[in-house]
Amino acid sequence: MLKVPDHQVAGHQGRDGKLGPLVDDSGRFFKPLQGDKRGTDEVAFYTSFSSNTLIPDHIKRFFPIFYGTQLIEASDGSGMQPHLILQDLSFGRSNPSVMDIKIGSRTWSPQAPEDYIQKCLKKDRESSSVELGFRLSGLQIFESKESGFWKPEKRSMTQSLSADEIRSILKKFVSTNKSGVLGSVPDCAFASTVYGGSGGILSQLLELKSWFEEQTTYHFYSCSILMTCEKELALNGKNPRADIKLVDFAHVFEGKGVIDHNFLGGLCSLIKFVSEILSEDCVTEPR
Ligand SMILES: O=P(O)(O)O[C@@H]1[C@@H](OP(=O)(O)O)[C@H](OP(=O)(O)O)[C@H](O)[C@H](OP(=O)(O)O)[C@H]1OP(=O)(O)O
Ligand SMILES: Nc1ncnc2c1ncn2[C@@H]1O[C@H](COP(=O)(O)OP(=O)(O)O)[C@@H](O)[C@H]1O
Repeated sequence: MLKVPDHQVAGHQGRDGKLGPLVDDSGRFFKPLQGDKRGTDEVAFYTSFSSNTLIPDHIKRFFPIFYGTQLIEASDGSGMQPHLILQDLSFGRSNPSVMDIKIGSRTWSPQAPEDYIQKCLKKDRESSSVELGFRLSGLQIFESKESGFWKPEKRSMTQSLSADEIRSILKKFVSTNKSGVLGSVPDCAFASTVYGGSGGILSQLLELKSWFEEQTTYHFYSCSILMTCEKELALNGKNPRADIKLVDFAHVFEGKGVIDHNFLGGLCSLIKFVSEILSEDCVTEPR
């Protein structure tokens, strides 16, 4: 039985008769192919990437597993439509906190049509993309069984968040106190278990960065890092299953032997934010 995902935080959503992804109950995520070149480009990327034997396994694990494409009944009632079949990254997780971080100060490729470039440029300038090299496209942070998730409106995410506001949200992601409460100072209680440690998010980001310092095969425009963890596990002293995955490859182009400096720059900027949070004492910092 297919249904709209419970934990989607950005992108096109399959609610209210719109076209968006669906999930099954065995861990598959069905993303509809966008009718234009973006759909076929994303299939081409997954096909190329999943069969590329030069990509080491420790890097492949940062990408959803690709199971091909399939015609399924679309969420908007338009009948059978082609979908990518991907690993459902939220499958088997309990109340995951999820953040979609769109990497790169530029979300458009030079090959894109002029009107599309202008639309993206506007969003890049109005958001933190140009200034910081990334922006928050959407997020949900689990607070408690009683209050559920803090899931800010999409509009408040795409408007320009300052570096301080983004730092504060990255702190809330690893804190016990209520994220949505204005003025609450994040305690960063789980910073060391989620961001730190040998398997934590910082170490995963650094591993990804070392690949981006070498790879010149692909240029990833408008691609996101999806950061996930389970706070309840951390609260119970267990491993919070923190991880990063890359999603959205509708705008991946051939690297032609050149470093993807747009992605790499944004990734370095994100790494700086996360490492600073890890190395400071959140509680004593006024906000
Ligand atoms: O439809 P919009 O204006 O919300 O824009 C979508 C973006 O939402 P945003 O407004 O930036 O939060 C959306 O961004 P997110 O995935 O939500 O970060 C995509 O950029 C999407 O384009 P594509 O499917 O990647 O080619 C964008 O879709 P298109 O408008 O390009 O189809
Ligand atoms: N494989 C996946 N498993 C689980 N959730 C996913 C997966 N891919 C994407 N998502 C969710 O869907 C959102 C939008 O995905 P994305 O590929 O960017 O779609 P769009 O092309 O519509 O922007 C992400 O922010 C994430 O919440």
